[in-house]
This record gives sequence, structure tokens and C-alpha cells, in this order.
Amino acid sequence: MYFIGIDVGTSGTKTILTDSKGNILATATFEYPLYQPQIGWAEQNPEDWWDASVKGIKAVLEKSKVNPEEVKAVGLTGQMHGLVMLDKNYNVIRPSIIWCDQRTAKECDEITEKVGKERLIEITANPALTGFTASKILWVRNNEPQNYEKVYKILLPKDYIRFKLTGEFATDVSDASGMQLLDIKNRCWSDEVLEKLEIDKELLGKVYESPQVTGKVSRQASEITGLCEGTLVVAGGGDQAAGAVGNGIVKTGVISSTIGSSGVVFAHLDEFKIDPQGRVHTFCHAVPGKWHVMGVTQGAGLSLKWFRDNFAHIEKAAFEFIDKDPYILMDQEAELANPGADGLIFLPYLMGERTPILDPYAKGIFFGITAKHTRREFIRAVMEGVVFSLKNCLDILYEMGIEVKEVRVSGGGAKSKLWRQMQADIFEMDVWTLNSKEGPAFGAAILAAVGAGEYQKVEEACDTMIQKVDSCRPNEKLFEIYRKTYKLYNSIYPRVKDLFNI
Ligand SMILES: Nc1ncnc2c1ncn2[C@@H]1O[C@H](COP(=O)(O)OP(=O)(O)O)[C@@H](O)[C@H]1O
Ligand SMILES: O=C(CO)[C@@H](O)[C@H](O)COP(=O)(O)O
Repeated sequence: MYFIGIDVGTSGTKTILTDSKGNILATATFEYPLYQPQIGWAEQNPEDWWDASVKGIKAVLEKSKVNPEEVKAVGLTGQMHGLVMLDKNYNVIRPSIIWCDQRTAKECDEITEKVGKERLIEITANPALTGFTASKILWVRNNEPQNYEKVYKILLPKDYIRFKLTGEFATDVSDASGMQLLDIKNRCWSDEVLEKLEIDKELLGKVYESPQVTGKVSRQASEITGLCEGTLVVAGGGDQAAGAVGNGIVKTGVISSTIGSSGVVFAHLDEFKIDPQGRVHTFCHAVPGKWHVMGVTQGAGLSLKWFRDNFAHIEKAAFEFIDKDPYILMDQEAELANPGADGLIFLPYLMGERTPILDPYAKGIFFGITAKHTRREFIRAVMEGVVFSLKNCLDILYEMGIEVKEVRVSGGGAKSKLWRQMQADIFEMDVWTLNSKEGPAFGAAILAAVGAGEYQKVEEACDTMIQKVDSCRPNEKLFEIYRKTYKLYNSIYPRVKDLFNI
């Protein structure tokens, strides 16, 4: 039996095909643009996600030579929080306002006022945040009433792919948690929040636990994708929860640190638990009946990509001549700089910042530039700044009393040995890599295997399908320089934060 996992990421959609033991037979990634019509805005075109998913499914079927009849189930995952609105003819009404868009500060105030700050945290386990879907819905209602009038269904990114594959309107508890409309403790839509925000429940899909089957591939989707009509489609999860399943973060003590476009530190919770100050998110996990807590930095891999696209012309040119990934060349360059980048510090707030500072107006900073600094210190400072922002989230987890015995790294950033080592040195802990680097897509395939009955429980599937392969040991000699640099990093934002919103 075979399973397909589809991850609708921010930089592209990744599709993988695995067997039931977790061997990956084929992978395919198709990229698409991110539109930034104004500073702080971020949009993508849901049709691009569907095109990339169709191409991905076709590619993995072709590369693996697996007979589509042997593909038992498809699992879906993707970037969380993005708002997809369909009209009654199932057409997309406007581009999706995605997770890193920061335009909704006013709507967050509106949510806090209507629901009440404490009650909102009690129900949704989080304060009102610009990244979450509820404020994006209100923004469209307040600013584009002509679009809001047309809304028939509201979906999350991966759930749009589900609709295209099966015709069903559905979601799962982990992704729905990021809409700020879910009662997180009771794992269902909150009638109270919906009523107070005057959002009709009929607009939302049915909520499932992540391994549950939500529908089957339709004849039309079968003709487009090459999958067999009737192939099962399971609920899946938000990319962080599915990624955690793909990394085996399904029990306490083991956490993950992911550098994708965003950066996330993620821990499993057996019991519902929140940070009373709302500095990190508590959401439903993709493991039925469990929760998780995570800290999110908005601009992690996104920061390095921004640097590559704007300042790494040498590496990009080299790529054309010697066909070497510019990121690998940038890594080599950064490795030549000293740890601590000779005092050059980068705050990665290029898309505002989520946890723990929760500031949509925050902006990026290079601090401490001198004539001695060269491009290599700049690249290194970007990478270190991202790890410091992840360490800020890790510190909150420690404050909450969460046990951390082991860190597993994933996301595109985990391809870099230097970035993995920096995490070990700055977290002062061993960091592990796994057999699969395809975190969320692999997690979605695991959820598909559970949904199809190949395994009874997510934990059992993880035990069989995931292996640890390699670790980076922290270098104690670097603790002092990184501790000193981290202290300085932490003292910059509080001193300048009032200047960002002028
Ligand atoms: N070889 C590499 N070295 C360092 N960083 C890398 C490398 N390859 C990819 N990345 C980083 O990974 C990011 C993409 O990660 P990915 O998990 O694919 O993102 P997403 O799921 O958001 O689309 C890029 O923005 C880049 O910063
Ligand atoms: O906003 C969050 C999680 O709350 C992000 O993690 C998005 O889900 C996007 O993820 P990537 O594209 O970086 O994987």
C-alpha cells in the first residue's frame, strides 16, 4: 500500500509518495509567487496551490511508477491561517490573505473588544493575532464589503485542495485552531466566538480529527490528477502539527525546531495547557485528543531567502554556471565568519513578529555594522538572528515547565549543516535529523496511513516510519560568545519598538 502527502507551503507545494514503512519513493516540489502589494501585506493565489498540487501528484506517480490503484489514501497539510473565500459557484473571490500578512491590527482590537480579552484566551487559547484567520475575515468584511457579500465558504489553504480533490468542505482540528474560531479545549467551532464576531457557522467546513477520512477523490479530480476515483482523502493537519507528526513529536520531552519560511519551536502536550500571557500558541495536535504548544517566528527561512534574492547575486550567478544551490554557497561563505558575526546582529522581523513579542509593526534590523564587516558576517548574522528568535520561543516553553530532552530539526533550513550546528550551539543541546526531511508532507502521509487503517494510532505509525539518523553536538567553547550575543540581541527590540509604528 502507498500513501501520498501534499504540503501546500509558502514557497511551494511539496508532494511525496511513501510506502507503509515510511520509505519515500518519490518527491516533487513546484514553486509559486508570494505577492506583497503593500508593506506588511502577503497574498497568494489558491489556483497556484492547486496547479502545483496537480503537477506534484502527477510527478510522484510518474517518478515512482506506482500504480494509482495501489495508492490507498492522500493526506493534506499546508501553511496555516490563510483565508480562502469561495462564492456560491465555488470560484475564489480574492487572493488568499496568508499567515504572514500583518494588515489586521485594527480587526484584532475589534475581536478583543467583542469577545473580551480573557474570554478569547479561555476559548481560543490565544490573544487576537494578525496572523490568524479571524482577523483576516473581519478585514475583508470591513474593507471589501462587496467581496464579503459573495462569500459562500471559508477554507484554509490545504482545505481548498481537499475541496478540489473531493468536493467536500472540511478541515481538521489542528489547522482550525489557527483560525481563532475554534474552542481549543473542546475541539469544536466556538458558537460564542462566532456569534460575537457575527460570522455564520455555515461558512465553515466540518471539523475532523487529523487521521479521519473526510472524503474520496472525485471522478473529475481523478481525470485531472491521475489518482483513482474513490482514493481516500484524510483530514490531515496544519503544517506545524503535521510536520510534528513527520518528526515524531507525538509524546512529551521531544521537541522540534523547524526553519521553513517561518520558524517554529513545537512541543507535544498530553493535557491542555496555555501560557497565561499568550506569548506562545496552544493548538489542538494532529494526534487525536492531544494538544501542542508552539512559538512562531515570522521571518526565519524567509529572511535568508530575502537576503539571497536581493544580495546574493554572486551565488546566484555561480548557480547558473556550476549548478550549485545558492544556499549552499551562502552557507560556505557564512561559515568563514566568526560565531557571533563579530558583533553584527540581525533581528529577523521582516514580516512583523509573532511569538513571543506579538508585534505586527516590528521590522528587521542589522545592528552594530562596522567597516570591518563583510557580506559573510551579514549572511551569518541573518542565520544567527533566526536561531535567537527561535531561542526566545524555547525560553517561554521552559518558563511553562515544558520538559525538553531532545530537539529534532526540520524544514528547508535543516538542509544546512551550519544552521543545524548553530541551533545545537545556541540551544546548548544535541539536535537530531531524521530519515525524512519532508516534515509536513511526510506527516500528512503518516496521517493518511493511519486513516486508511494501516496503523491503529499515529504514535504507532511514527514508531515504525520515523528513524533518527544523525545529530549535531553543541560546541561548549561557543556557549560564551553566543550567550553574550543573545543577551545583546534581546536588549535591542525593547529599546526601539516605539519607533516601528511611526
Ligand atoms: N541548503 C540550504 N541552506 C540553508 N537554508 C536553506 C537551504 N535550502 C532551503 N533553505 C531555507 O529553507 C527555506 C524554505 O523552507 P521550506 O521548509 O521549504 O519552506 P516552506 O514550507 O515555507 O515553503 C528557504 O526560504 C531557505 O531559507
Ligand atoms: O503561521 C504559521 C504557524 O502558525 C506558519 O508556520 C505557517 O503555517 C507557514 O508555514 P511555512 O510555510 O513556513 O511552513
